[in-house]
Amino acid sequence: MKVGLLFGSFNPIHTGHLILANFMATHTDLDAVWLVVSPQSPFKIGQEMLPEEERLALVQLAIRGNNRLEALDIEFRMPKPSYTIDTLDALRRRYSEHQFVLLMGEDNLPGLTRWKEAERILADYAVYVYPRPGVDITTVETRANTWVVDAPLLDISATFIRECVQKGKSIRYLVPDAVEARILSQGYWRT
Ligand SMILES: Nc1ncnc2c1ncn2[C@@H]1O[C@H](COP(=O)(O)OP(=O)(O)OP(=O)(O)O)[C@@H](O)[C@H]1O
Ligand SMILES: O=C(O)c1ccc[n+]([C@@H]2O[C@H](COP(=O)([O-])O)[C@@H](O)[C@H]2O)c1
Repeated sequence: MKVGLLFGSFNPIHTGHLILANFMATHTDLDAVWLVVSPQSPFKIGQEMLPEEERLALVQLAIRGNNRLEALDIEFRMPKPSYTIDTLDALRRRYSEHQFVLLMGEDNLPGLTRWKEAERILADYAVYVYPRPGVDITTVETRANTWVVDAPLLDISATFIRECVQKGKSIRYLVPDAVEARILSQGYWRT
């Protein structure tokens, strides 16, 4: 299988992630997309987050019934912060029968040089880059193993979802119904 990997904090997962993941899993040569929940992004240290188990539960609710998408908790049992190259290597060792592709927003490419072993990520793994609003595609360096996929996107973020909930504003359709129901019933970001 050729598997796309979408790494994220997913605090919480939203329709933007889901549109992208499902498009990649169904409109490209990928057979599946795995959503890897990162307990601790190296770039979000000190930021308050829902417990990783709860972020994973929300991802599982969101993708229920979609057999091309899967939620992964592999980073829960790895050292923190969660370095993507270490997870890529662990996945490759564990699933040697699969071919892995990293999915990445264009907005993340300039910052990639600050990632652990960025050069090796690009040398050892294919990357499918999708455009993000406000980023000029011509400024993005395209490399041998990097492919731009013109996926339809929704311009929302987890930050926006949390802000809406904090202000008592609706998040209907911005997250799946089951995710909305759980966020509201648990009272997340309300106080
Ligand atoms: N609307 C979106 N469409 C496509 N990709 C997205 C969207 N929002 C986030 N992503 C990408 O999904 C991955 C995981 O995102 P992450 O969990 O950090 O969510 P986020 O919405 O960017 O969170 P936050 O607002 O809390 O920073 C990142 O690579 C991010 O660039
Ligand atoms: O490997 C790294 O050095 C690295 C640096 C920054 C971010 N990442 C990963 O990228 C994903 C999205 O991170 P963020 O900060 O945009 O939520 C998440 O899975 C992080 O672990 C990874």
